Amino acid sequence: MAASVLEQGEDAFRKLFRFYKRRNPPPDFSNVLDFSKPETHFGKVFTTDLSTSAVSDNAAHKCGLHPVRKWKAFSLDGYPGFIFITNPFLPGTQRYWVKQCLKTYTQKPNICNLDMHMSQIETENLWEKSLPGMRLKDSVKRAPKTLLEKLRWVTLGYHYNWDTKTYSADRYTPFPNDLHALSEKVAAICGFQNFSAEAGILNYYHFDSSLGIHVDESELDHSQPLLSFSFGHSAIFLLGGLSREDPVTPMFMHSGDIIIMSGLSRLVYHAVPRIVICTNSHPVPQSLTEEFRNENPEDSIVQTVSKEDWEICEEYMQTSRINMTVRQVLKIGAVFPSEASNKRTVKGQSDAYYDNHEENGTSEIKRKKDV
Ligand SMILES: O=C(O)CCC(=O)C(=O)O
Ligand SMILES: [Fe+2]
Repeated sequence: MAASVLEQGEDAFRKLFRFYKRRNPPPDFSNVLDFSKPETHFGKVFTTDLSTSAVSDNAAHKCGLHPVRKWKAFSLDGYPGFIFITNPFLPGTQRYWVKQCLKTYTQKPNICNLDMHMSQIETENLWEKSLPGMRLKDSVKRAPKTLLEKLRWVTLGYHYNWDTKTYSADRYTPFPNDLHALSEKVAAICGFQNFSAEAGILNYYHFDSSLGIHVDESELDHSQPLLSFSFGHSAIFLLGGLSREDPVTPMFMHSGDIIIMSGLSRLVYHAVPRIVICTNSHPVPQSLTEEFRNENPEDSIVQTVSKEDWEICEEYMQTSRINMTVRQVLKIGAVFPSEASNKRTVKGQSDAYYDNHEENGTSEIKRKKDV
């Protein structure tokens, strides 16, 4: 009995995933929640209070964020601990995080999907190696794919081991200070004063990319939230429940939006079945067309992106979305358990394992055991 209920439930999530992934005919998006139009979701979406005093205007500004009192944050009926913040970034500052994801965080010792089948010499400096090819893109549309375009994920801090589904002390490199600072501020504003960013997974999506149904449960401290930052083209994000048969809520994530999964929503199933092309007159989302004027660069974490660097990022972002998820792995002051006890039993479909494969000539990211 239980198994058949589960199967039906699994089918429902999988069906919805396939529905939103479908190309022909394209799906109807009218049931997709849009937090930028919260008034259209009366009874489902509620504004939620943030800790306005947790971060000063000055500290927010240094991280490229609006003063907290100007932020718009929402909760969702049926998902305690889930918070959706619509783009709190100051004009132009999203560009900085995009550039970091493409130019800085791709550098060694960080690990990326290309390291799974290429040597370290081949994958180091992948930004520099991709520059000539990226510069050709405007004139030669069929130019061979650069390493940057083949990038699917990068791990930071405690580097997630996709095979064992664990983090460990021996796979650690210092977490980037700038993203640590941003995450600490966002978590504090959401009521998590002690959050410390220890691991990051950056996902790079193109128009044909998707991310399978999964739960992020490998972190050892589930009392801390999971933060998710989105840049570039929009995504359909599917939010399920603690079990696969729970109802699923589809929502848009636009450039600059932040999701916080905490409390009872920390371990819910979720997926990204589709990237949605922006249909405005710009080749990249409006918020990436804005420039950042940094009046006080010495005192700021977020820096202006040079024109030269942005040209490459802009070319890349015309067809892409980047998502950064930030996690605390260990309880404050705790250490990893011994290896034997660290072997986790993983719930069905919760494995976070990427499979980088070619389909119809286009490279796509998927988690293994995807739909
Ligand atoms: O791209 C997203 O919005 C979700 C990413 C995610 O769920 C993950 O990295 O675990
Ligand atoms: Fe996830």
